[in-house]
Amino acid sequence: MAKRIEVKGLDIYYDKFLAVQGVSMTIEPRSVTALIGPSGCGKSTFLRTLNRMHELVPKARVAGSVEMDGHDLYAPHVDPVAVRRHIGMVFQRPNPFPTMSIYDNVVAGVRLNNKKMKRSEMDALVERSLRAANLWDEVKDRLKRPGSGLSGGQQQRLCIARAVAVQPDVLLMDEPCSALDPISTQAIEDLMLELKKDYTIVIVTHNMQQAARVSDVTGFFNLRSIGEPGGLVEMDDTTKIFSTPSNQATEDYVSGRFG
Ligand SMILES: Nc1ncnc2c1ncn2[C@@H]1O[C@H](COP(=O)(O)OP(=O)(O)OP(=O)(O)O)[C@@H](O)[C@H]1O
Repeated sequence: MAKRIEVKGLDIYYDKFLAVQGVSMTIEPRSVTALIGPSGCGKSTFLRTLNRMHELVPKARVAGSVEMDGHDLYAPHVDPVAVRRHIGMVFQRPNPFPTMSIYDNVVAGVRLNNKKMKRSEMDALVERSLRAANLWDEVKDRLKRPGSGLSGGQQQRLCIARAVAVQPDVLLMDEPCSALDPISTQAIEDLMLELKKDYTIVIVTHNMQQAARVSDVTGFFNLRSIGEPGGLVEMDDTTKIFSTPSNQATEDYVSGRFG
């Protein structure tokens, strides 16, 4: 669990459109890395290349390399489905399977992976995953009810339980709190601080206070200029990015002067 990701010279295309250019970064295990930057600079696009979800868009592709603990995730023999099993993703809008029970939602990924499990093992996995997502106490008496009956914040924690149930090495989160109220947001932020003990976490957020609260390292993305591709401007300890960044554009963005 919790692996290091090393990105080198990554260019990301949608067909002929170069959306993101020349990203190199190291994402450390057992830490939270936040990606910030103005709309359209390619944060979500970049995040999706880390578990090969980007290529689900027709004609989308990358050049450069992404390695997890030294293994090239884009090597010809690598199965993208296996990559997504090791590198889980939580989306902006909570997306539990609406007709499935809470229990079945948690084990949906495990079942997809064709893992044969005894009922007692499955029960234990559901409890462990829901506890990891800080949701167990709220749902333990209604595991057979539909996931869609939960509040937005609970649904998002259910999605996190579903993501951790397959025991990934890395968790990617694309604005996981943007559809949530402040109390649910705090619950998810607390959860990230818990989960980073076991996982490598990368979060895209528009909320700079959130980046400052939860992350150890922050990467600032920006467009070089209108019509140019996005890229990583600088990446450093979160405290440094928010107090004394090296780049003027970073300073302007974190102090709210643009974006
Ligand atoms: N499916 C797609 N097909 C073609 N172009 C896309 C697609 N998704 C995103 N883009 C383009 O790629 C660029 C980066 O978009 P992306 O959504 O990654 O930015 P972002 O920084 O995450 O933005 P936001 O903060 O608004 O979510 C934009 O120019 C966008 O229009």
